[in-house]
Amino acid sequence: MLYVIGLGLSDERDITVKGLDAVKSCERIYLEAYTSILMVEKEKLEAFYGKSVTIADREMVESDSDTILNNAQNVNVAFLVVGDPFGATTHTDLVIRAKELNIPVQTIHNASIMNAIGACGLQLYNFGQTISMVWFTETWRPDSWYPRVKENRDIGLHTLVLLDIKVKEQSLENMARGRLIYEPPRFMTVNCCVEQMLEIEESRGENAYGPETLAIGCVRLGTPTQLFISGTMAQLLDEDFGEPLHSLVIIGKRMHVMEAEMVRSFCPEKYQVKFDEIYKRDYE
Ligand SMILES: C[S@@+](CC[C@H](N)C(=O)[O-])C[C@H]1O[C@@H](n2cnc3c(N)ncnc32)[C@H](O)[C@@H]1O
Repeated sequence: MLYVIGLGLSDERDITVKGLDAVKSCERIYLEAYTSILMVEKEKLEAFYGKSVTIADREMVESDSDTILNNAQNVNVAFLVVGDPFGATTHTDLVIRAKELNIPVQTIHNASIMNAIGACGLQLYNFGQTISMVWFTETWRPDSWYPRVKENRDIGLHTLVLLDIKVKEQSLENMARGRLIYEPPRFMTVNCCVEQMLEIEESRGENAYGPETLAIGCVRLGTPTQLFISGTMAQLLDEDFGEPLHSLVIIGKRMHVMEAEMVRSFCPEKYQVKFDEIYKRDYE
């Protein structure tokens, strides 16, 4: 059996009871550690499971999945994913390959960044397409996500923006030696994301959003230091959101009064006058 198991968002104790039972029954355990990062060292996971864990990098998962699936017709193998295995990044390739090899697959779900949708006070019904933001370089400033935000905004929908994570080669090697956060990977901040988005709006000038567009920084969701800060995009530029992981929600015009009340509750006092002004002007 291949068990595809979500680890949740916080630490080793977020795994479900069913997930933990499955892990304990497995001969081999792989941890996918490049699409999202659990803020806990591999040793802690191993101590909690009483089993050793192998870090599966992108190369292994995408090009060498038969190593993970080896003999899973006869023994149990666990593939652990931070968050939910099908939240944002899906691991359908691995599941399809397992099915081709007649390996039974069982998924054990968990909390995911997708929970940001309700947790930040907005409603699933009012969300449009999700986008991912990558780091700009001097010569590469991709904006293929922009039309999707514009489409969402044109029909009043909110946009969940997932932010880039860079796990350095060096860091992966260290991870393989058993230290998940030896040389820390880089995480994009809400500030960097907003700055890049405003730069692209400025250059395209299609008015999909702007400095006065309301947004919510959603950080460390599901952890004890979870934080939501709402304000205009310009205001969020100056906020200190602290430790990773960060995500952003761009609020659409179709904001129900209940949603607005929750969003306002995440607004620092210093921003509330502006929030009320924009709400009165654009939403009522
Ligand atoms: C590919 S997605 C996550 C997929 C993961 N399997 C899940 O279900 O959550 C990775 C991105 O989601 C966001 N993210 C993940 N966990 C988060 C958290 N606890 N708080 C805020 N953002 C988070 C970050 O922007 C991160 O770069």
